[in-house]
Amino acid sequence: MSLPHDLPIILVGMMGAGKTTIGRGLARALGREFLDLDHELEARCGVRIPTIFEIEGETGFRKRESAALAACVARRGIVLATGGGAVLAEANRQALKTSGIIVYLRANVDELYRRTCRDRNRPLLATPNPRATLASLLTQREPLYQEVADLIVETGAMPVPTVVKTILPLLQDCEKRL
Ligand SMILES: Nc1ncnc2c1ncn2[C@@H]1O[C@H](COP(=O)(O)OP(=O)(O)OP(=O)(O)O)[C@@H](O)[C@H]1O
Ligand SMILES: O=C(O)C1=C[C@@H](O)[C@@H](O)[C@H](O)C1
Ligand SMILES: [Mg+2]
Repeated sequence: MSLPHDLPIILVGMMGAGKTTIGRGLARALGREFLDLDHELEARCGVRIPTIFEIEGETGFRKRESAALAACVARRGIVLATGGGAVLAEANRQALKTSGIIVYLRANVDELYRRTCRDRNRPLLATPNPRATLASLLTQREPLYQEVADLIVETGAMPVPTVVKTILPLLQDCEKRL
């Protein structure tokens, strides 16, 4: 299946929303190249994300994230999975909204926690109570994800292949043109 345009398809949402997993599936189904902003950052820096946080703190990480995002959203014909905090900076939100079709993958805190609790590669969740941290980040970010979203997809009850199958016709019907 292919789309009638080559605008980047860009996935946003919380840690554990499924951006990387669903993004890969969408790219395969659409015959597009898949890019993951976190992986792009790691490739640019030569170290994993927790190491960037350790050395430069969140502020340094966000600067690098913004630069990598600006480069990625300029690409055509791709599916891009962003990092969970890519919507925090106003300039990033502008870049997202004016570059492609933005899909917000939504899930509730319990689901996000279930999906992230075994993985230690998310420095913001290295807290005494990661579930409470997720809840607080979701409250802060929900309006930002909604602000940039062209499509909002609830993923909680659906396995990964079903989420991919749900999004494909929505992308075909999306009339956003840039
Ligand atoms: N719809 C779903 N149902 C069940 N499990 C899912 C679903 N979507 C993703 N997962 C699982 O949740 C975990 C986290 O998914 P993924 O890494 O894709 O999230 P992410 O949004 O990219 O997070 P981050 O912002 O931290 O990169 C993975 O183990 C993935 O297989
Ligand atoms: O939600 C966030 O702020 C983050 C999500 C991950 O994708 C990484 O970008 C990083 O761990 C920060
Ligand atoms: Mg990811």
